[in-house]
Amino acid sequence: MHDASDEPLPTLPPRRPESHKGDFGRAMIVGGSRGMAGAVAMAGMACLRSGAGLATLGVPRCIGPVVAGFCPAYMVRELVDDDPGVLYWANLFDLAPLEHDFDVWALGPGLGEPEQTAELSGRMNREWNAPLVIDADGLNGVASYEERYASEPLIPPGPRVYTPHPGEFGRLVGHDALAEKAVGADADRVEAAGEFASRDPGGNTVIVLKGHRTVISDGRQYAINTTGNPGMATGGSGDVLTGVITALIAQGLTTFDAARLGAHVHGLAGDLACDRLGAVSMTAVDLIDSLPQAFVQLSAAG
Ligand SMILES: NC(=O)C1=CN([C@@H]2O[C@H](COP(=O)(O)OP(=O)(O)OC[C@H]3O[C@@H](n4cnc5c(N)ncnc54)[C@H](O)[C@@H]3O)[C@@H](O)[C@H]2O)[C@@H](O)CC1
Ligand SMILES: Nc1ncnc2c1ncn2[C@@H]1O[C@H](COP(=O)(O)OP(=O)(O)O)[C@@H](O)[C@H]1O
Ligand SMILES: [Mg+2]
Repeated sequence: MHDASDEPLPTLPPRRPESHKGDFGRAMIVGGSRGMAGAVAMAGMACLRSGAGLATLGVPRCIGPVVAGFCPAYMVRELVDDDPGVLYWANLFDLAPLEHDFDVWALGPGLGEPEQTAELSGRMNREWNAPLVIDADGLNGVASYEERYASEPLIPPGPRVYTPHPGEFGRLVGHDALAEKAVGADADRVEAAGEFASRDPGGNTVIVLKGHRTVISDGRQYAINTTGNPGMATGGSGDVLTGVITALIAQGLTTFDAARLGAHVHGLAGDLACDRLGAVSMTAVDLIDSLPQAFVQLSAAG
């Protein structure tokens, strides 16, 4: 597999003076559940701080006002909820006609109850052509759907970015030897991510295997991210990454480039937050607050 780690980072296209928000993409982030409104809100805020033209959050009705109250800059679409405050799986049929109204979708932050949402996550993954970033309980739902219902091999029909931490990666691959490699040395983690990505014969799948030295791979090439610090080991850091990568896809980067630049800028924001506040006290919200400075530093360097 080709090592792209030392290649120049992908860059965002310059903004022409006459640009309008439609030039920077429409993103839809589906997630949240009662008690985890913050996860989807943080993904939405990070998505806008990373340059998406428009962000809409699709959330269970019971948390709609809470999510809307966190930030006035994104839109909220309330979806049908199911007991105990999670998305009803059959929202699938209401969301399908909207598939191409957005340039990119994300699924998973705070979604909760993978058993209840498995059909939503599993079928979006298997049936949708639109670019889709899948994180957190979206990944757990995909794992559960594949285990319970799928009889054919998984061949996603459109671009996919899966962003598992090693625990989620283990559920996705079925807790085999590959899962153990996900917590090993760099070379093992590269092998684990690369092998899982290359199981997709269509070449549509990018894996972002998170943690210290996140590995990004599409099965043909990989990169190891070196930004970031242990201050980022705080709830919600991964939800922020989902929003960042989603925004970069919305602005036209390929999924591999978006994942690579996204991991870099996310870690850089983490380093800036850590300089400001220290590893003990920084939170995922501080990561979002440091994204502007991270993007400014990047564009000054590029
Ligand atoms: N404010 C919020 O609403 C928050 C909601 N969250 C949501 O909570 C749900 C559950 O996510 P969790 O990730 O907490 O649950 P999981 O049970 O999937 O993951 C937690 C476990 O994964 C393993 N793990 C994680 N990173 C690892 C690493 N680098 N190396 C080795 N093992 C590692 C550890 O065993 C850890 O205890 C998700 O939907 C997520 O989006 C969290 O993101 C936290 C913040
Ligand atoms: N020690 C670390 N060094 C660098 N990055 C880290 C470290 N710990 C966590 N991170 C980053 O923080 C994020 C954590 O994501 P995740 O485990 O999904 O958290 P959550 O689900 O709480 O949002 C990942 O992007 C990961 O790479
Ligand atoms: Mg997570």
